[in-house]
Amino acid sequence: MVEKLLELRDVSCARNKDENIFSSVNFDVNEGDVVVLQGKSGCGKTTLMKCIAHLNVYEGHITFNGRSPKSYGIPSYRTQIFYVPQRPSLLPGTPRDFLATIASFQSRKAHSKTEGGDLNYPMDVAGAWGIDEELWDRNWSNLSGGESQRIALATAVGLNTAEVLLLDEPTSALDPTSSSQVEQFILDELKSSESRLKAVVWITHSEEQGRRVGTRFLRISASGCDEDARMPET
Ligand SMILES: Nc1ncnc2c1ncn2[C@@H]1O[C@H](COP(=O)(O)OP(=O)(O)OP(=O)(O)O)[C@@H](O)[C@H]1O
Repeated sequence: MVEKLLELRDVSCARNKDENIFSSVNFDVNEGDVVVLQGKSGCGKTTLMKCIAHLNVYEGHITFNGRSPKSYGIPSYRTQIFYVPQRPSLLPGTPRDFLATIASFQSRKAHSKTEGGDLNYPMDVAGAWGIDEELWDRNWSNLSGGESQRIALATAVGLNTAEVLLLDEPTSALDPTSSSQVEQFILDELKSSESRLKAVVWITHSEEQGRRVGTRFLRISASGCDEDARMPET
């Protein structure tokens, strides 16, 4: 039987006290899913991802393996339901600080690749994507958009704590070759028995990318979300 990972029931998020960005969002994320989130600019895709990661206030219920985020402890929950922001360059400090902070929150059920707090694997992953090790010690604000995206993704994938990755336009700053390298790596991790990764929620404005990676397609609007059988033409 397919394992249900995330369950969203009647999730809504307020823009202000009189208005919601969206309401009545209901869907599940199951093992093996790559859920592509679509919807017009400003409809709330990023906001919804932040609600799932428990980075935004929301109404309704979100559970992971049938339990509330709080029951895991929020830092531990966030290592398992791992949000990769669209612009990591806004993070404070350096990527190495970020890696150390996340690693300190990682669940005790660390998998073989990161057992014993091995922080080299994220650097190896980033290295395979063309990131020199010295970039890990620069401030995020001094990295290019594409460098910071690759480092944030390599951290998320390489720490191997995430069962669900929440990817917010993860390749928007990458050239097509780097972009397809990253896409393929993530899809391979999803299939690998070595990896804890079980599902991905992916925001992209690229129809081609959506078709390449997606197994399910959800459209967000103010009144909720609808599932499409395939990536719709815009
Ligand atoms: N911190 C905030 N305070 C108030 N409004 C916000 C905040 N963050 C986002 N919004 C508003 O919430 C709405 C949804 O924004 P969000 O970034 O989630 O949209 P999106 O669908 O991801 O957009 P895009 O496709 O352009 O990235 C927008 O109208 C935005 O202006």
